[in-house]
Amino acid sequence: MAGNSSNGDQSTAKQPPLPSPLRFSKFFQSNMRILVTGGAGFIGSHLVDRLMENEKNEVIVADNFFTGSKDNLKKWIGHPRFELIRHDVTETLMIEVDQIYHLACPASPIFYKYNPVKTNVIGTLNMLGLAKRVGARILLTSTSEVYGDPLEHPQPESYWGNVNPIGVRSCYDEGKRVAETLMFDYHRQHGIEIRVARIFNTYGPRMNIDDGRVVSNFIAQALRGESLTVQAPGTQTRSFCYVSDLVDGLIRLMGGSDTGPINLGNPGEFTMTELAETVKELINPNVEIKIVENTPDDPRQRKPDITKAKELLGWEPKVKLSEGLPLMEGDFRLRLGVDKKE
Ligand SMILES: NC(=O)c1ccc[n+]([C@@H]2O[C@H](COP(=O)([O-])OP(=O)(O)OC[C@H]3O[C@@H](n4cnc5c(N)ncnc54)[C@H](O)[C@@H]3O)[C@@H](O)[C@H]2O)c1
Ligand SMILES: O=C(O)[C@H]1O[C@H](OP(=O)(O)OP(=O)(O)OC[C@H]2O[C@@H](n3ccc(=O)[nH]c3=O)[C@H](O)[C@@H]2O)[C@H](O)[C@@H](O)[C@@H]1O
Repeated sequence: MAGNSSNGDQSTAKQPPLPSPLRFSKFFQSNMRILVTGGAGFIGSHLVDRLMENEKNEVIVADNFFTGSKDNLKKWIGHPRFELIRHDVTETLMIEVDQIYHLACPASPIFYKYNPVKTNVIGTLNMLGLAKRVGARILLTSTSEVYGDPLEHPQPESYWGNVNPIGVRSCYDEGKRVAETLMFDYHRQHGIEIRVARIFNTYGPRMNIDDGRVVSNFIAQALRGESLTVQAPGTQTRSFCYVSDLVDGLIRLMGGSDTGPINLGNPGEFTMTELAETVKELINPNVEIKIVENTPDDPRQRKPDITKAKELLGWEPKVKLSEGLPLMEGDFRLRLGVDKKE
């Protein structure tokens, strides 16, 4: 019998409820109202820029400014289609929206050790509650960290990961894994329209100068004339995606019909020593590269398999590391007040 679990079909027999009727009327009568949590941060503010380009969008940012800043949004403050709310997502939020891009979460290891379990679990639960109440579609920015220290390489979405549940990084990795679980449970039980992106290391202008992540660290160090701190052993790899490519992928995912999870990242893979050498050559050949102590559980390799993103979203990154680094260098020079010598 079709749909009977005895023939191996594991899907629930219950049909999910329809999204709120408000949603359908709003789509046709007025602008699309979009909430971006964490919109004052690095990726969030670039996403807001792109969403604001569409005159049919109204954008509301909810951010507690823990790692983000009003400065990143200053060109939109006062715009009639834009609103900024100081709000911590661990508290409920009662507003009427059609789409939710849920980014709020400190992303750099030096900041996420602060309170990410609560931010990811309670924050995602609150945003799912909001999505359920108003029938909004919700996108979670999950992370390649859900693969932990991966034993499969490159990582496809079907890989379940190799994560230490009690280590110093677990607060972030496991917090995001629970957030993904909540997304899929709300989808199955309540029919919420969900989208899950697994983002791989993204870089670009507006990263906090002292963010602590590797690309911003190396660029700031090279501009300040300091040694580039490669954490041991230096052979560990990452794949770096330029922020405009990533934002394009997020918007495609939200607009498409697939729930994900979908990997969004640039498959170009580099060791940290290679990255340091590239930054040194580009910005300041006089600086030294020094090996420093690493933190526990640092993944040894990471590279996205983006077959799904290519097939389902027609997406692949365009900006190579050699093109993206100079764009970030220009932004960091301006903010640090370091001119380029001719
Ligand atoms: N940049 C990357 O390489 C990367 C990779 C994988 C996943 N992600 C995810 O993308 C999202 C954005 O990352 P980012 O690099 O822009 O980081 P970011 O730190 O620049 O931005 C995070 C934003 O969330 C806000 N925030 C943090 N906790 C909050 C809370 N409790 N309530 C409301 N706002 C809160 C911060 O103030 C900040 O504006 C995060 O969810 C992160 O986990 C980023
Ligand atoms: O892309 C992801 O999914 C995740 O990547 C990051 O985690 P990580 O890859 O460890 O990011 P970095 O802190 O930038 O470190 C990358 C590598 O550079 C090394 N590193 C870092 C900083 C530094 O100064 N020197 C250095 O060699 C680290 O040891 C690590 O091997 C962050 O946890 C999240 O922003 C994000 O969710």
